[in-house]
Amino acid sequence: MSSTSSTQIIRPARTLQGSLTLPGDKSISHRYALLAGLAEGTTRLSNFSTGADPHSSLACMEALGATVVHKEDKTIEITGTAGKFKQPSAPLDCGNSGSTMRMLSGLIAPHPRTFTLTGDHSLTRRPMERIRKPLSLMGAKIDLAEGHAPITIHGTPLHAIDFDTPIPSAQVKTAVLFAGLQANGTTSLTEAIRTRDHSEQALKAFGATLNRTTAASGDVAKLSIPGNQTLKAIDATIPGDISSAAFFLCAALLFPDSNLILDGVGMNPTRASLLDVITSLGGKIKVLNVEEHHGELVGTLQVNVSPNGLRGMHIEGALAAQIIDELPVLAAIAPYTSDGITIRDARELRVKESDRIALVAKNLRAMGAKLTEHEDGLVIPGNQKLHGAQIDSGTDHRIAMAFSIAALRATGDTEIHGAESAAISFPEFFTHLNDLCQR
Ligand SMILES: O=C(O)C1=C[C@@H](OP(=O)(O)O)[C@@H](O)[C@H](O)C1
Ligand SMILES: C=C(OP(=O)(O)O)C(=O)O
Repeated sequence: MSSTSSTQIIRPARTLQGSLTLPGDKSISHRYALLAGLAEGTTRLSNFSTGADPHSSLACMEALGATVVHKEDKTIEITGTAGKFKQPSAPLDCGNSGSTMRMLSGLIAPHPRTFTLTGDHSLTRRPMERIRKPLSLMGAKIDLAEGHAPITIHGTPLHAIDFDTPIPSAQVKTAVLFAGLQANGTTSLTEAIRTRDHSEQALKAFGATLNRTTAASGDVAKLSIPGNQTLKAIDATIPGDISSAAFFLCAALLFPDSNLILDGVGMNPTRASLLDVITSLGGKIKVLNVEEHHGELVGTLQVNVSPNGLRGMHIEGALAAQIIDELPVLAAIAPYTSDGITIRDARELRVKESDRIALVAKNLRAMGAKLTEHEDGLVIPGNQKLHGAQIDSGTDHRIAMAFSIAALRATGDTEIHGAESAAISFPEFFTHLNDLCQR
């Protein structure tokens, strides 16, 4: 993140009313940017994410020889390299984006060049062995600095593997699929917990062949991708980001008379478990105008809350993995529920842009909440009153936004330090918050 730190003061709100169109989904924007850069022809993308992270992916593709044009109507045109990345003249800067670094590694590993991938203070502390391992099994030559970036990739032809993903990570799955797409032979991959399938949908949209079969014995699915495939450019509109929508959905839950309409929200079933969670907590969601674009469902959400207020719940197992990015905001509103929220099996939160378990615990305590911290989650009792406090976001976008939502029902003002980090995924966040909150 940038070194200029800014503070936002959040005043308590009375209710939340209005409608919003979300900027494009960050996960889908990354994938379209990367695959467009590899493809033949010019890809035209509308509603590309405004977050800094997918722009890191775009900048890396430019450094690899793709042409990126930002049109006046806000569409982005990417003319791909038709499968031939050039030798970049400087290290590929992935900024704050784990998605860029991990998925790009798989995409470039089969190209006969030497690449260095680096990033900011946060990204260079995050675990990268998880992609080095499967890519090395495919024959890739990858050096890490004690498990972290900078990553050096000595590109070389790859061969197919049959890989069981040990951690539920869509980024690791994607690194393997993007490498498999260009390897010799058919690569297969199984994931015990099904993670977001945007890469599978995007690969098919760009013309790749990919199969998913479910074993008769259970729900463990196997993905197979034949190698030596080429991609063709697409025209696409990117659905609104449900992980950004999550902040406003949770804000709407805090006020009995709130009414919020979110247009064009991505509702891919492997990504939208948050909607079930919100319903379990006592939110009422109407889904309208559902359409499908390039395998991605998009719809309008109308949200308000049951007159009985918010219940609590347990989030664990596969569900924790599927809503990993939404857990900080759910934790931040947990004290306002009647029975509290328990989050377990979410150890991955410790290796995101910050240690999100530790920072959620620290900031909830600063606001006066009681809770128990576990290695893999948090137990946050309900029926608690919070007060305004100084919030340490750790320059982690999701922590900054999560505590801006908790602040809406606290007594007194809350100061969010490192608020500029919201721009990593959602630069318009504070403007929308101000417009929708009634005080
Ligand atoms: O594939 C993706 O777009 C992402 C996958 C998740 O990370 P992991 O793959 O590390 O679980 C998520 O936390 C991240 O924000 C985006
Ligand atoms: C973890 C996140 O992103 P990434 O891993 O791409 O940095 C996130 O957006 O919450």
